[in-house]
Amino acid sequence: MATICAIGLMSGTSMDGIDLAMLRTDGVDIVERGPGLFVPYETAFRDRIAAGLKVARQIGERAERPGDLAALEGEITRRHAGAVELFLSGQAGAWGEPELIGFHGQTVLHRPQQGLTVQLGDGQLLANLTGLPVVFDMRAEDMRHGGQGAPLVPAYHAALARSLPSHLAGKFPIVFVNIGGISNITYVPGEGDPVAFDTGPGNGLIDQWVARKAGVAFDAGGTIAAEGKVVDEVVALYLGKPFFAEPGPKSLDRGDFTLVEAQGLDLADGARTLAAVSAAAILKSVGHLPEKPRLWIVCGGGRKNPHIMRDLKAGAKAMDTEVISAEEAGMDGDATEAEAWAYLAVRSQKKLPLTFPTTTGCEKPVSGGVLVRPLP
Ligand SMILES: Nc1ncnc2c1ncn2[C@@H]1O[C@H](COP(=O)(O)OP(=O)(O)OP(=O)(O)O)[C@@H](O)[C@H]1O
Ligand SMILES: CC(=O)N[C@H]1[C@@H]2OC[C@@H](O2)[C@@H](O)[C@@H]1O[C@H](C)C(=O)O
Repeated sequence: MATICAIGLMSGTSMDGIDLAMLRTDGVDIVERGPGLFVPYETAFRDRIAAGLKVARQIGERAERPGDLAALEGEITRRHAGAVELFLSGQAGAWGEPELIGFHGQTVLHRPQQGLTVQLGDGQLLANLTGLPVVFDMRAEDMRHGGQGAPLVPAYHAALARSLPSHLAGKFPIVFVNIGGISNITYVPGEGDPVAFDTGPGNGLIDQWVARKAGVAFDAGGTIAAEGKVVDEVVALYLGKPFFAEPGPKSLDRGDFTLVEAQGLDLADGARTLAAVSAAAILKSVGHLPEKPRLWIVCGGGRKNPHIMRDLKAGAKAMDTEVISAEEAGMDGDATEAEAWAYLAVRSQKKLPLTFPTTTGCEKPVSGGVLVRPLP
């Protein structure tokens, strides 16, 4: 099959900025992974998105844009176009000539029980501004077929599992863990479709906690948590929630978990305890997997929190399994999601499935996404 050079763009639930990556793929195999870039949002813009999340709760139909959400969508899209320009003026421009963009947009509402998921991102505007074809709105079709609309990265994780370096190849079942604002996992068996679901809070609660208590965006290097201790009763309160007893497929909205259970803790104990919650939530997912994984590969910003990683490694070791970072598997753990959006855009263009009954609960493998071309 023909190979396409695509750019993937992800603005995740952490609302910290735009991740970009470039990839050459035929939509099945990853032919070559290219450079990545992160373009942060400044605090005022994060706050504007956070305000937009509240307005979005009024949305009853996915095309509605109450309040200033239409203006915010335009601004998010222009920022993505600016990020693409910056990306192509540097390393990426030298690496390849992009033919397609995969555009996630910013999720502002996700209510799978109502078949409603809303990503702010104007695909046509992005195509016009960049001069490139754009695939966007990749979650909706899955929901139309009874799926959760998330997670979507599993198809890419499965492709990564097929292209591991020789010392890791064959260590199936492999679980890819994405620790973003919310965490999700993909279980890749030696044969058959991947199994996936959201596992619980990732960095989102930690970010909210340190923003509220210390006025910083995140606990860089886990230095705040390093001064604190794990309060087991609070971990138990989070882990006792019904979400963890439910089998997959399942997905979360950013607001499904809150800081209520942590209130009363001091800054450091809260940061340390919420890191423990993040790791424990991931480990708890093993109970819903077909078999115990042999290898866990960790992507996303949470792998840079040493407490989450230490707790994950300790828990996995107790199960006689191994945890490594994406980098130890020869990948770029900051770019994985953006790479996934490039990969999914190519799959969408080729009408290949993006989701499977085992990843989102859709009734059959489903393709999706809307392809738009720049207007003259
Ligand atoms: N140096 C660091 N130390 C500790 N935590 C970090 C560091 N760098 C990033 N993070 C955490 O990672 C988060 C960003 O992660 P990531 O980019 O994977 O999120 P995302 O794309 O919003 O996620 P998703 O869409 O999967 O929910 C930050 O908000 C922060 O909590
Ligand atoms: C609705 C939505 O945007 N969900 C995100 C969120 O952030 C992590 C987790 O929840 C995951 O389900 C999903 O993103 C990843 C990239 C996905 O779709 O695979």
